[in-house]
Amino acid sequence: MATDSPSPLRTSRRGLLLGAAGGAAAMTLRPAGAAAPRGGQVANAPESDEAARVQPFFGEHQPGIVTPRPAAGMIAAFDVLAKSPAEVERLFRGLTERFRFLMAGGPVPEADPRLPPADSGILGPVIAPDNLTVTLSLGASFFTGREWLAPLKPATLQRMTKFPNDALNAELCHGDLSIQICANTPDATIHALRDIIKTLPDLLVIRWKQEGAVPILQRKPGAPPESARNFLGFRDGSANPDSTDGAVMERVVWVGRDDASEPAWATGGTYQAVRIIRNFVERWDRTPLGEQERIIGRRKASGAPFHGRTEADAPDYAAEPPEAATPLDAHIRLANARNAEAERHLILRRPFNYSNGVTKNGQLDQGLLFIAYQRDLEAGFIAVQKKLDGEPLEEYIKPVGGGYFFTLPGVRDETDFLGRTLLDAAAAKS
Ligand SMILES: C=CC1=C(C)c2cc3[nH]c(cc4nc(cc5[nH]c(cc1n2)c(C)c5CCC(=O)O)C(CCC(=O)O)=C4C)c(C)c3C=C
Ligand SMILES: [Fe+2]
Repeated sequence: MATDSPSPLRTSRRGLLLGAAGGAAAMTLRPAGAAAPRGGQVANAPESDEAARVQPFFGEHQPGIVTPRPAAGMIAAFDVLAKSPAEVERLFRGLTERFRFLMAGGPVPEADPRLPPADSGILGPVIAPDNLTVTLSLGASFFTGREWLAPLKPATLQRMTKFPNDALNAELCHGDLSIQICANTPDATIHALRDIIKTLPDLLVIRWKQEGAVPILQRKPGAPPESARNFLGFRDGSANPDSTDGAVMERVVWVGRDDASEPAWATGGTYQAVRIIRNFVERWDRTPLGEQERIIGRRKASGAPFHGRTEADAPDYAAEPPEAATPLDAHIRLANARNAEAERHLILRRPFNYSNGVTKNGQLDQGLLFIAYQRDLEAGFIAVQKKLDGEPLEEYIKPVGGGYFFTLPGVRDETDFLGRTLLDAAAAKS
């Protein structure tokens, strides 16, 4: 136990320790009975009022999809050991309880010191919510690996297959279940992941994870919104559908009640496409600016389309003079040709930049943790990726991992839990 008046020995040792950081004066040994030092030289932690920010947990949809992207994001994919309906229900209820607690924050219950602590402790004894969202999605194997769930698989959910430019690392692909964790700080996302892993070790085994970040912008008062830059130095997110527009999200993101092709239990859910896409940044940094801009189809500094002024301007390919037009194979033009057909393939992108260290060949291992949400996986991500196959950007990028998942509908209230509609539908069928 710590006491208010430390023994001379302890005072001396503390003085010696402080000496390492605090200079020669602190090295002097204090005689017994002399006044104790007034306190250590604490290195201040970075401070932010944002740590208190709470995102709502209950709702028709899960959080973390139309929620504005915070600075830190992670996808963790798991294999699920739960097989029977009772075990799957325990898994879903257990995850719901942890997600709800972690997002709300609060004091960690005190544990008997003879037992492992209730919490990793990395956020201290009172967990700050820190804008945390935790989002649960299921892979195709979750359904096909359980006979009683197979008939209830969402219509376009499938195992991710290789696209021509992919070099998929099996250790970074697929999973029965994905958990997207986003917060203001990586500490909060790692804390949540460790909590989840600790809570359900007999039902969940982690398969892979990828962390990422979004640069924080210093917004000038009254200035228009700007999107963050990716590791190619371009603004990423300029032409995303408006996630604050409920009608647009109904059309682009959420499985609706009217969706005859989908099982009724999936209403309010969405498809999640995850891709870990390495960027060859050294090669990109040696590429002329004009070529970079032609490959993407936007100006690098402003993010504006070729014949626009700001990044908020929509490209108008029909109005461009042919001699200075956006190349037909520019990334943005292939991804969205801005015609009626392209309207059917809209997706909501929510990516994070990742930086994993250095490869064996002495190159930076950086890239994009690409995450997209859509109400139909085939009409959304898969159709857009097929249009991008063979694009000039491929010389600079290499998809190495990821997977497809179905994000469950939201938790309505305290009596509800994640996956409840799926389990009700399964029980009704049996
Ligand atoms: C299959 C979907 C997409 C993948 C994979 C993808 C990878 C990827 N994108 C960039 C950089 C940018 N993408 C931009 C726009 C954009 N990208 C997609 C789709 C995928 N991108 C879409 C649908 C769009 C919007 C097109 C439009 O509506 O005009 C942009 C421009 C800014 C913006 O609109 O966000 C950039 C820059 C990288 C580096 C990358 C893989 C590493
Ligand atoms: Fe893109």
